[in-house]
Amino acid sequence: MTVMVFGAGALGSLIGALILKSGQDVVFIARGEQYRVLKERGLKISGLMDEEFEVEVYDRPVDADLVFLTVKAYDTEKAAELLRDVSFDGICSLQNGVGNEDILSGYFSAVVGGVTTYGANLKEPGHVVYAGEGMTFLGDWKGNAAHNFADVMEKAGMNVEVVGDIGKRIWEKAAINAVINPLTAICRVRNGKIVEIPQIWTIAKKIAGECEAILGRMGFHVDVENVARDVALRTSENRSSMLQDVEKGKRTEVEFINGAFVRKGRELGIDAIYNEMMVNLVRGMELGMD
Ligand SMILES: NC(=O)C1=CN([C@@H]2O[C@H](COP(=O)(O)OP(=O)(O)OC[C@H]3O[C@@H](n4cnc5c(N)ncnc54)[C@H](O)[C@@H]3O)[C@@H](O)[C@H]2O)C=CC1
Ligand SMILES: CC(C)(CO)C(=O)C(=O)O
Repeated sequence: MTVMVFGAGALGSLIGALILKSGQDVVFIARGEQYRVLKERGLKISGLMDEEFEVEVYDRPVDADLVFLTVKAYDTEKAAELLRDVSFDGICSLQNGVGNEDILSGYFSAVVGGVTTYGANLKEPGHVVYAGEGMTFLGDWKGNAAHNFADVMEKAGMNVEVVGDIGKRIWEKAAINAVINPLTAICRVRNGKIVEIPQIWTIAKKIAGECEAILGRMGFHVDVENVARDVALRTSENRSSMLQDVEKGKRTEVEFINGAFVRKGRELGIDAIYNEMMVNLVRGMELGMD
């Protein structure tokens, strides 16, 4: 059994390292400086684990049995096109945002949706910080490969559960990210500050209200304001992934988070003007960066 991690950045490298450590075969797909360093010096993981790994790394996909997809959401379509040229039995997205599984379902017959709260940061090429042990929920989107991916993760000692409502969980996580991420990125604050600073929290509540109305119409009943508030306070010292992207001058996933609510709102006839404002402000910041 060979597991491919397509997109060996922060999360992919961590997942790959944990699977490799358990004695399973892993191939890492990376690009740029990350590819070069992984090939020449291997992978270093620090933080909750302190280990170095010699890794089998390629800059394009190769045949494998199972594929974990860990590229950013805006790279999913391109990844799917590249993966079309190799053979594998199933692909599992562990990405944030909405729409990845639908894109993959247009290409492949066994697609698994995933939501993970494991935390990883890329300190420098080839060096990933394992920042938080979390939980991963997997569910079949197309076909029935979820249990195969869960077995691999379980063997690697990871916390994982196969669920029947992965669509709801993906949208729920997107709602939490829609409330926290753009505001932390625009205001340049840590997660807890969006609750502490009334001027920010007023806007957060509006975003949460729109997300809740849209999810409700989809049949997903979630108290978005309270759930997002709890997550922001539990992770109060975190710099959200969107804030980190903006600080590094990188593109964000805002179009797959708040943008997903704007598109779904339009479809359902529900206004999502605060989500739309977040998309426009964050995209504006990205496009204005030199
Ligand atoms: N980092 C984390 O703790 C968590 C991340 N996520 C989600 O997981 C996904 C990945 O996040 P990160 O690992 O933080 O991002 P990242 O940017 O560190 O990793 C993505 C990697 O994929 C590589 N990649 C993209 N296209 C490629 C291609 N065609 N060939 C080879 N490599 C390619 C990129 O070069 C990059 O190294 C995102 O959707 C994120 O929201 C979800 C939960 C936690
Ligand atoms: C939950 C949260 C907001 C934690 O920082 C996150 O998922 C992110 O930063 O993308």
